[in-house]
Amino acid sequence: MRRAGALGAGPHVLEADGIRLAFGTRQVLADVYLRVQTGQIVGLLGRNGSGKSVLLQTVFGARATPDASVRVNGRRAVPAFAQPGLINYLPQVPLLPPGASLRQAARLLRVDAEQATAGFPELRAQLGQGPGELSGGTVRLLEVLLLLHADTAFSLFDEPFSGIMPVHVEALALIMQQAKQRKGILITDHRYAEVLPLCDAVYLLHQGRLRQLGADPRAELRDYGYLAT
Ligand SMILES: Nc1ncnc2c1ncn2[C@@H]1O[C@H](COP(=O)(O)OP(=O)(O)OP(=O)(O)O)[C@@H](O)[C@H]1O
Repeated sequence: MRRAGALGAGPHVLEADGIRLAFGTRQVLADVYLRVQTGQIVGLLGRNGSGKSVLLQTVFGARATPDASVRVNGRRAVPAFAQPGLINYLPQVPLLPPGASLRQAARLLRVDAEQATAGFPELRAQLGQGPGELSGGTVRLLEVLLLLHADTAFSLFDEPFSGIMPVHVEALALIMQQAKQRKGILITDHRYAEVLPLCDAVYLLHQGRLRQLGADPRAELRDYGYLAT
């Protein structure tokens, strides 16, 4: 295993344990256990409102819950974002600061923008521009590339493929496969057809609990009302 962020040589294991979250009387997460290891891409699927985003926010540490235990290699890491080189997170909403150029945003994340955009000549040509001047899909593509190239052991992606055209989704899937040599990746995205073949393990979040999908994930996704046919 190659170097995985400031944590040094892996493998490393990120575990979130006993995560419970309620809004009023609605229990959104009920005792969730999740495990991601460097060298793995783990998928998280679930119906709208099932709690995928709040789970990622909780693992990252952006949403505090009293019961949440997040561990790295068995040692408590709460909030995870405070540990150097441990984790980065792409929220469902735009990440990049509106006032900075893409190149400046890359510098903030300590990523070489030229290196991160190798293979995407159109994107490279736009690095001097800011997010407000570019299309939504272009900005999303750069956000995903920057977090994949950043030197952290784990990356959490909330709808990374949103708005990105198919040819670039395919390219990103390949780059994710390469990045998992040095990272653990957790991805939630409704583009299940792209997500399923990419993942080493896939979980379905249903009624507050995580279930790992087995050999016939599409059948299970139909059973739980995520897929129609
Ligand atoms: N601040 C909040 N106050 C009250 N309820 C909230 C709050 N944030 C989230 N929720 C509720 O928690 C539930 C889970 O939301 P979340 O955004 O995690 O869903 P999701 O699985 O990511 O959905 P989607 O697939 O639509 O993105 C939803 O029912 C949502 O309305």
